[in-house]
Amino acid sequence: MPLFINRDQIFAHQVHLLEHKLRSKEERILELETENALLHLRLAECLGKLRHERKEEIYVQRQKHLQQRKVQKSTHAALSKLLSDVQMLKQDLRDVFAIYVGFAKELEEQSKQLFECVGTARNAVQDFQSDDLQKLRVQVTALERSLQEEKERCREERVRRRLLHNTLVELRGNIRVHCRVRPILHFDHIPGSPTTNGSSSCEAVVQAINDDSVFVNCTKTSSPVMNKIFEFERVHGPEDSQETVFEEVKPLLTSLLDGYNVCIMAYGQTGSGKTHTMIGSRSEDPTAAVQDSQQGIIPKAANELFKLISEKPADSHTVEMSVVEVYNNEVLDLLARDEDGATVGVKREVITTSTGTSEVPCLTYELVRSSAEVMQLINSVLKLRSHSPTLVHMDSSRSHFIVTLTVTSKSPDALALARRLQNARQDVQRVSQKEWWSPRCRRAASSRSSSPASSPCHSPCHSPCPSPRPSITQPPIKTKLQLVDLAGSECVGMSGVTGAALWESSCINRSLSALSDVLGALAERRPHVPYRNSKLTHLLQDAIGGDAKLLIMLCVSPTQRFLTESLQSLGFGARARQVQREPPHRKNTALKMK
Ligand SMILES: Nc1ncnc2c1ncn2[C@@H]1O[C@H](COP(=O)(O)OP(=O)(O)OP(=O)(O)O)[C@@H](O)[C@H]1O
Repeated sequence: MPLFINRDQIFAHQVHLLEHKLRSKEERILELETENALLHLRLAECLGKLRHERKEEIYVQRQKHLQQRKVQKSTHAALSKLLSDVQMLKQDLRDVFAIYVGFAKELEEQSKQLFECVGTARNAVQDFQSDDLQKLRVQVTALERSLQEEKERCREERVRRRLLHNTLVELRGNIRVHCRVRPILHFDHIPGSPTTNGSSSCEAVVQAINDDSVFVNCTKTSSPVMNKIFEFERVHGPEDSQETVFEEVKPLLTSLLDGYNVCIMAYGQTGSGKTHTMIGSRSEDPTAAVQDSQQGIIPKAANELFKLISEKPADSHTVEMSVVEVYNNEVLDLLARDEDGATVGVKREVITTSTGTSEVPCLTYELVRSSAEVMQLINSVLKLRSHSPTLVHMDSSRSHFIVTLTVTSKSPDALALARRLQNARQDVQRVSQKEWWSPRCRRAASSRSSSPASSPCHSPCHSPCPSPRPSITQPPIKTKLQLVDLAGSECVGMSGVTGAALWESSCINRSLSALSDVLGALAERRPHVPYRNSKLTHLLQDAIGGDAKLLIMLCVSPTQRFLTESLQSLGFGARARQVQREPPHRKNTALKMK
């Protein structure tokens, strides 16, 4: 190892050390500078953030301030408007009060004048000579009496005119059409119902203007039809009772016993009052019986029929009854009974016989002896009739209901015949005991015995003569009274029916348009009448196109809501009146001779 230290080396070493130190110092300076720069940066960030927060705070404060100013402004405006309104109201009140005061003054003035007039009139009456007053009273009474007489004459004239018209209708073989406009009822008022051109949907637009005309106000609808007047044989208004309606139908029952077939058929839209008119209306309780005053044509007709029969000789007439329903274009026998004796609807067919009339084979007939029995049977089968609620009518009948009363009268008159036979037997007995006829009687008897057509003895002798024994017994005469409560036509959109009820509605509407087609064909005297297009028309063929006296009772709802359907029904009635068939003829002309 060398003994001396190389100074250069030491210097170099020191330089090296110093350089090293310097480098580390420089590095440290660099580090510190970086740190410093970072700190500057952070400082700048913090300053920026602080500045931003301050700005936001200032902004929010300014917004608040602006809002407060806005609220202040609007409150001020509202306040000033309120003040001006109050001023205006005060002015209005002052005006109204002024008008009121003026009006009161005017009234006072007028009442003063009236008092003066009354006073003058009283003075004038007092001044009037009492005999003049008497004369005037006599004149007034005479005028009233003559007015009453005129009214009575007018009424009689109308009745005579109607009778003449009915005879003419009969001679021409026309179908009679009566129309009944029902009252507006609670279900016509629909809360919040739409109005048409300002008129409420429950406003009355169909009105009976006299006893043979219906007026329809069509001006408020969008339809092109204008006001219309329809004429029928008889028109009933909402005020007409069940009794009044029946009074006009009653003569047909006399015709029935005179040997004519009769059919009374109620036609109209759903809810128009067909069942009410034909059967009657129950009270709220569905199990309760129909009150007498509310009974319809069927019970009243049965009553009248048995009353008329009771005036005939005992046992001369028998009445059989059948009830059918045409439901979904099928004929159901409602009097058919099951093994337990309960009535069940059994399907039947309608056929056309070789004579061209329609018939229902195997139909059940029940012998009835009084109107009570008729109604008992009807009430028992009415439960079988299809009903369902719709938006228009809560208890809508879904089928056509036909009651037929077949009256068999022993012709010419069973009792008279029997009595004559009995007399004849007694006479023969008497003659065989002691022959004390007068010579004229003997001559008459011998001439009668020689002539085949025996005639009654008109000899003026007072001794009993043997009556002739009738050689030919005439067959009994059958006449039919058909009472039909048709199902109502309906607009499906209004009744809101779906599913099975929709199918029922479509069947009802189709059968009613088939009925309309049949009447159209008859009115136009077409060679082919499409009776077979529907079971309803096939079943009623004899009544519609045959020799029966047919009365159609049109039922109409009065309100604007049902205007389209009402016009359709009235049009149907007008078309029916144009039908001219063969005049109805009696089943036995001998009845006429009686
Ligand atoms: N003239 C009238 N007076 C009082 N109420 C009536 C009159 N006509 C009908 N009504 C009432 O109006 C409602 C509907 O009548 P109804 O059942 O006879 O109608 P409808 O024509 O047979 O209907 P649908 O064809 O739907 O069976 C019933 O509550 C009935 O009592």
